[in-house]
Amino acid sequence: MECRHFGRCGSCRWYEEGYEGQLTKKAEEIKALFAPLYTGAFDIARSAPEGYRARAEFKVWHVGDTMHFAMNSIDREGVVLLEECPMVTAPIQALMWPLLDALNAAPGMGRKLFGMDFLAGRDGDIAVSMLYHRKLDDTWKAQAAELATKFGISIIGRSRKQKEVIGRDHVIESVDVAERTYRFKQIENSFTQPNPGVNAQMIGWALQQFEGLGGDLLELYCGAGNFTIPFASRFDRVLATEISKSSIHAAKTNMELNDVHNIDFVRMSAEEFVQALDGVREFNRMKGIDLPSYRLDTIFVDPPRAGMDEASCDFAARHEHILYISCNPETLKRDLEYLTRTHRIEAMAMFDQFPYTHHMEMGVKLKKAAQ
Ligand SMILES: C[S@@+](CC[C@H](N)C(=O)[O-])C[C@H]1O[C@@H](n2cnc3c(N)ncnc32)[C@H](O)[C@@H]1O
Repeated sequence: MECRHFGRCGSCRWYEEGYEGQLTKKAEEIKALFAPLYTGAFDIARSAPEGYRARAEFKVWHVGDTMHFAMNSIDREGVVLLEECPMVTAPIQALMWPLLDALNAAPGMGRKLFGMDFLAGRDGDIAVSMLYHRKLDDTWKAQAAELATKFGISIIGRSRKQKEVIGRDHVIESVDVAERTYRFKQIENSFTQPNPGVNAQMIGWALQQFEGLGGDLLELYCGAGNFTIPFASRFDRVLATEISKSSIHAAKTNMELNDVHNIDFVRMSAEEFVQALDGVREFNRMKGIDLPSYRLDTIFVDPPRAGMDEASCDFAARHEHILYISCNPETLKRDLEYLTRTHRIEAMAMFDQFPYTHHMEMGVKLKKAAQ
């Protein structure tokens, strides 16, 4: 794939390598980073080289009367106007340019429009968030409804203290894992894994790491149940916590959508959950959860880029088995330095969730070391 942005988009140095070249280069960097902690083999999950992103955020840039999709240039000096976007999935590619043409033709609809976010399910279900610096009035709602019908999409208009939903505020995504198709409600403006092909491989890899383990599972940072629901088939029960109210709400819906019944989802930060387990604080949100009846030898964590705080690492280290998925190798390394005081690394994986960038998603399986 060629990049036409002459170095300004930041992906060019990776594009020059080609898909396999950029992956090899990143994999070498990652191996060197973790060499002080782990010298075993890494499982590597490849991405599709194009059409891999099911969620994408664009700036909307106004040049005269015409709007363009744009992104920040790598040096943060100005923007790069886009003429193509091969990284987004086929349903987004098919939609984004005709939708931009329609917006350019709709009188006044682009006024103070500064961003557009696309979220797509595999089967073409799409929600488009349109971000404005102005109040959205009835004229906007009528125009947005017309576009939503024309393109068969949902449109969510966002402005300061205003959210207008034309259609639905979510899409339904299907994920094939271990010979089963799972369905997920994915909410606009909430966390979702951006690369569906790599996501399915991550879930599959994680399921393999659980082979031979029994009992119950504890999960921190569960989002809308992306991992939780496929994992539930491997454990007697799952206790899963997450800070975001809308994600927990979606997780409960997803449990029903997939006819899974052995999960307790609780809205709670990782830090609060540790306090609840240690009896430091009581939480109404834990009412009805019979904690002592859980047999929690295994913990699964998938924290945000900042990784885990020390108290959460300490807490994770109480468990015999730890499975850690991370979107930031730097904070993962920091946390592993801590966790390997008590645990040894049994397996590691790289998931190329963000091709042509320096980012890499990682997986680590740890087991308590014999004392
Ligand atoms: C990398 S995402 C993973 C979500 C989920 N595992 C998935 O695959 O979709 C991290 C999640 O942690 C949640 N989160 C962020 N800070 C948190 C905290 N302090 N305690 C609990 N959850 C948190 C975010 O809302 C987000 O859903």
